[in-house]
Amino acid sequence: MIKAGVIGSTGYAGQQLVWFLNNHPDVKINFLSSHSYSGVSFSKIYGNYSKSIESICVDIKEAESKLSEIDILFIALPHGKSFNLVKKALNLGVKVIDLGADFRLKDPDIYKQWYALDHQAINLLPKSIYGLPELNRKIIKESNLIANPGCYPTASILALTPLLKSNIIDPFSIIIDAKSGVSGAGRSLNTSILYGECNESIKAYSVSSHRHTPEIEQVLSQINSENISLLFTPHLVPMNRGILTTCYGNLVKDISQEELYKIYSSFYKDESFVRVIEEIPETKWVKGSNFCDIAIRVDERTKKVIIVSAIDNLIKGAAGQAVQNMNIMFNLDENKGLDLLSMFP
Ligand SMILES: NC(=O)C1=CN([C@@H]2O[C@H](COP(=O)(O)OP(=O)(O)OC[C@H]3O[C@@H](n4cnc5c(N)ncnc54)[C@H](OP(=O)(O)O)[C@@H]3O)[C@@H](O)[C@H]2O)C=CC1
Ligand SMILES: CC(=O)N[C@@H](CCC(=O)OP(=O)(O)O)C(=O)O
Repeated sequence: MIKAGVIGSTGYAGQQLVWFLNNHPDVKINFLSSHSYSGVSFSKIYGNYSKSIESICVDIKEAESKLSEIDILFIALPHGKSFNLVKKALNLGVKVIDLGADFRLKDPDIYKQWYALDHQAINLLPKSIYGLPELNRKIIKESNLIANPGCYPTASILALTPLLKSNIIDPFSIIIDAKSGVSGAGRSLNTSILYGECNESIKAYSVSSHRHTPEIEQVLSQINSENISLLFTPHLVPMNRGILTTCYGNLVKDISQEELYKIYSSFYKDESFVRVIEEIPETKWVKGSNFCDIAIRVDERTKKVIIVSAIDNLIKGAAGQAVQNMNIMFNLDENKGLDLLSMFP
C-alpha cells in the first residue's frame, strides 16, 4: 500500500483528492491536515464522508511530524505556502505532488513577477517536473517532485499542443478565451465569489494579468522552441465545476478540418483521458471525470483554427491529474482509481 498524507485536505482541491485516494485500491491515507479545522473530524466538514472518513484533521506541525511515516505527500495549499514542507518531505525521501503553483514556473524571476513573492526553494526548481502526463510521462516516472499543472493551463495546453507540434499555426497568434466554475477560486471567503455577487452574471477577470499566462507560455514555448507570448482571458461563470477553453490561432498553411482531426486523433490515440470528439465539448460531459474533451474547427474564411476543450477543474485540473501522476510515479496502471465516466448532470 502507498501511504499518503494530504496537506490542505479541507480545501476544494484537497477534498476532491481525498475522495480519489479514499477510493484508490493501492492507497492508505495516513493523515489529513487543515489550517482552520485541526482537531475536527473530516466528515464534519464534508458530510458525504459521514461514517466513512472519520479521521480527525491535524495541523501542519503534526503533519510534519508524520512525514517519515508516508511514501507520498500531496500539498493543496495557497501559493507561497509549500516551500518548507516540500524541502522537509524530499529530505526524508518522501515523494511530493504539489497541486499549487510554487514549483511550476522554472524561472524564479517570472514567479516573483506574477505571484509577487520571492521563491524560497530555487535549488529545487530544476528538479521539479511539470506534471502533465500526456507530455511528460517519462520524466514524471523518474521524479520525486511534481508540480501539478493549473486548471486553465491543463485545458489550454492539451488543446494547443498538437497544433504547435505540427507547426500549423503562427505561435504568436494564440488567443485563449477560458471560462471557469466558481470552485476554481477555492473555498476561502472571497466577496467576488459569493452567490449574490456571481450568480446570473459572467465576467472576465485578471484580463492580461492572470498568473496562468506565464505557465501556459512556458510549456508551449518548450514545445515550439520559440518564446511564445499569448493572450489568455479567464471568465467566471456561475456554475460549481468545469472549465471551457476556446483557443484561436492563425493558420500558416492550408489544412482541412478533417486533416486536423487526424493529427489530433493520432497525437492522443494512446491517451485514456483525452477524448478528441466531433461535437463541441461541454463541461457537463466531463464533470466528475478525469477527461479532457477536445474539438476542432477550421474557419476557412478567416484562415483561423478554433480548438475548444473542456475539463472538470477539480479533477483533470487538480486532484485527478495528481492521482494520475502518483500512479505513474509508483509504476501503477495510470488509470487506477480514475477510470470513472463523467456524471450527469
Ligand atoms: N480549486 C481548483 O480548481 C484548483 C486549485 N488548485 C490549487 O490547489 C491549491 C488549493 O486550492 P483550493 O483547494 O481551491 O483552495 P481552498 O481555499 O479551497 O483550500 C485551501 C487549503 O489550504 C489551507 N490553507 C489556507 N490558508 C492556509 C495557510 N495560511 N496555511 C496553511 N494552510 C492554509 C486551507 O485550510 P482550511 O480549510 O483549514 O482553512 C485549505 O485546506 C491552490 O494552490 C490552488 O491554486 C489547482 C488547480 C485547480
Ligand atoms: C475561478 C478562479 O478563480 N480560478 C482560479 C484558478 C485556480 C488555480 O488553478 O490556480 P493555481 O494556479 O493557483 O493552482 C483563478 O483564476 O485564480
